[in-house]
Amino acid sequence: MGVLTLDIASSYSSPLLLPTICQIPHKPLSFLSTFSPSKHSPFPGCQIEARRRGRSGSSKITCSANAGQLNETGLVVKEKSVSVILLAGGKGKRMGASMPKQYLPLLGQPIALYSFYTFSRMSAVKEIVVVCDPSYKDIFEDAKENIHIDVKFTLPGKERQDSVFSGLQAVDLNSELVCIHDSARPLVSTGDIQQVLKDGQLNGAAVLGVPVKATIKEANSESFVVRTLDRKTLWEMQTPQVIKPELLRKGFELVNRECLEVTDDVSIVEHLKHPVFITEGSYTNIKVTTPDDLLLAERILNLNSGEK
Ligand SMILES: Nc1ccn([C@@H]2O[C@H](COP(=O)(O)OP(=O)(O)OP(=O)(O)O)[C@@H](O)[C@H]2O)c(=O)n1
Ligand SMILES: C[C@](O)(CO)[C@H](O)COP(=O)(O)O
Repeated sequence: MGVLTLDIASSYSSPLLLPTICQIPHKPLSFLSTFSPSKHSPFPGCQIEARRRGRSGSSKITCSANAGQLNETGLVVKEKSVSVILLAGGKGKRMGASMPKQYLPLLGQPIALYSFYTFSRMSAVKEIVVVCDPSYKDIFEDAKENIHIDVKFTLPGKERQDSVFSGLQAVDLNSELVCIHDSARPLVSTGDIQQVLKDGQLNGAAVLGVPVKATIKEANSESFVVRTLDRKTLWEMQTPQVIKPELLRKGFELVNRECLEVTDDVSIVEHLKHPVFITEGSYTNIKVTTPDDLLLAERILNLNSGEK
């Protein structure tokens, strides 16, 4: 079974509406003939997904139908099948604050607790492995009282990839997916997480990303332009990055053996030459890195709360 792509000029934007879209009589339905129809569903054994691929909100919807074994509940990602590795072991040097940036208050709550709570409310999540310096464990211990999933702690490493490796050692051996997230990204939405989990389950590895808005040029060491890259092919990576545990373990064996340095997690999978799917995320999923990002995060949160 391959991947089918159908572009529909319409105003539909929600993935959940796709089955409805496909059943609209005047739309071409012939693409469905590759799937054996059943009286219950036009998509037996298939996971259907849709997302807007157009830049600047064009009306195109790309609908892909991937082969996928649905579990007994009809969901691709089972309940309590995901281990989250929440990275909170960095020093936040670029922020220049008196404590690591992920513990700075954002509208009164430590930055790291935003995504901690978001993941803790998701039925697919079994456990959160927090990678942090023991002196900040209390922040999560106190928050743990309000949630009902397992929380584990591991020690950070020197680089981000060492912290991921540390977290991986504590992951439940029965988990079907590992979902790695920067605690410095407090604004990730539940919807985007659900989508990247699904894509990770279907493809083995998936990462949230957004199309690059800027014109990017490659330069030499003397600051002269070497070339202008084709923006249409460029995506900025975010987290969560979702990987099947066996693939991540195999990737780490290679990366550690060959002393390879990576700045994100799916790069480890890329070294194995295994495909990585990019799930289109949101520009608001910023990484708080410098003081201006804190102001931006506050603004986005205030805007979101004003919308409700
Ligand atoms: N050794 C490290 C380095 C980073 N991180 C985490 O990885 C995420 C992304 O890293 P980054 O934004 O680069 O954080 P810092 O390394 O803390 O920032 P800086 O480079 O400014 O010191 C953050 O949530 C950070 O806490 C980590 O767990 N362990
Ligand atoms: C993983 C990451 O968040 C993707 O954007 C990013 O690479 C990690 O941050 P860093 O500042 O490069 O360590």
